[in-house]
Amino acid sequence: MAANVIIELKGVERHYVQGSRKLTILNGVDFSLKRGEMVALVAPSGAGKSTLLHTAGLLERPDAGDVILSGRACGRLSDDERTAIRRNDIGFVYQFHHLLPEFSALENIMMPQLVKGLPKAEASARAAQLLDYMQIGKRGHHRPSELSGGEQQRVAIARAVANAPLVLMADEPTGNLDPVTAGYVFDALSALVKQSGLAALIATHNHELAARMDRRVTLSDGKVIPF
Ligand SMILES: Nc1ncnc2c1ncn2[C@@H]1O[C@H](COP(=O)(O)OP(=O)(O)OP(=O)(O)O)[C@@H](O)[C@H]1O
Repeated sequence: MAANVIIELKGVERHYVQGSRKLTILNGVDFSLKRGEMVALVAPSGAGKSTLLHTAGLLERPDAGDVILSGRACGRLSDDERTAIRRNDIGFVYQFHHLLPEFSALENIMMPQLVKGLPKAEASARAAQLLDYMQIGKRGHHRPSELSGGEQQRVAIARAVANAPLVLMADEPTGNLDPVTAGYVFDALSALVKQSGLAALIATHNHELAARMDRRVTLSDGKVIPF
């Protein structure tokens, strides 16, 4: 594996069967992400962006090929092993924040750390630090419904990176925000990626934000190619 490559997809295929039809969504994807690299995935609706993010993020298994994370082939690992890798090494952010409504921002960010087995005090300190980093340190005790859309998305990003993953998969993370707020959330995300050395694959329809990332790729005939 080339130096600094964190995740690599090799010959990845993904097919869905719909009735008697076989839909080929990923058809031999070769793609990799390096440490600290932020890559925009720009493709039309239905091209397979979510399928790519879910397969790379070990939520779906490839039908052929493999996903190699930090040198470890993950395609044929057991479900339990894949879940453990997801919990520790992969963060997800979606268009809608999916925060737990009955918990505060701080508690939402503590949750994945507690699931991983970290002591409460440590989880709380890290959550507070991430909130500060996302510039919403004063909002820690607010519940999601008491936060603006941009603040909610910052909390969701902080939660996704709470366990210091190697890779972040983001599916339209600013898709639900107005352009100015989207820009601010992107700035915070971008600073976090650079500071932590994460590798991030970010599906977006926002060409302005895509232009600010390190690289842009698209899906064409089930393959990842430069955009
Ligand atoms: N579980 C499934 N079973 C059958 N078909 C599926 C399944 N999941 C996705 N598809 C199909 O695969 C194609 C790609 O879907 P995907 O959600 O990856 O696209 P996308 O590029 O993320 O689209 P969007 O931008 O609209 O979210 C679509 O035609 C979709 O209908």
